[in-house]
Amino acid sequence: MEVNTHDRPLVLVTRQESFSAAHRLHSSKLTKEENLEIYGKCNNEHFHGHNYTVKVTIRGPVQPETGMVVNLSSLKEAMRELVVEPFDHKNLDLEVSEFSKLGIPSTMENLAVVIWKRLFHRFKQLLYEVVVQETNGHYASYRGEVY
Ligand SMILES: Nc1nc2c(c(=O)[nH]1)N=C([C@H](O)[C@H](O)COP(=O)(O)OP(=O)(O)OP(=O)(O)O)CN2
Ligand SMILES: [Zn+2]
Repeated sequence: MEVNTHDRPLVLVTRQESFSAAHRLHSSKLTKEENLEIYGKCNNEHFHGHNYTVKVTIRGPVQPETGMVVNLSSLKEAMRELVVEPFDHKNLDLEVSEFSKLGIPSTMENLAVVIWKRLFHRFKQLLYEVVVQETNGHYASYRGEVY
């Protein structure tokens, strides 16, 4: 059990933002046939789009002076600056450098990791979880863990 040295409650606070973007599921490590086999309609070379929702959770002690873990306005500003503005109405594979330069597939998993790394520079160990929703039924959650 985590020992809280200052006896301050550790609380999780979450901000949700949305953006619309185009992408294509395609891996440069696979053949044309393998891409089609694995990704199906999502491999269409003419791209397709999603209305993404992103939930970012910060975990930390409630500050006695403010009653806040962090001011969620700062999380809102960071998400809009680092995620919504660079991703909204863009083609993730062509216009977001983590995908265009590294050639990694723009899956929900990779998108959650990309968003985590962008926000980690700002929130460091307070960053707890990034959840990316791509469709009604598809979610990916990332908490900074590596296997
Ligand atoms: N592990 C993953 N699997 C899939 C991903 C992904 O990012 N990671 N992405 C896709 C598609 O891009 C997208 O999610 C559409 O998938 P699809 O099965 O077509 O889902 P629907 O559009 O039908 O939406 P639901 O209402 O959620 O069924 C696929 N797999
Ligand atoms: Zn898709």
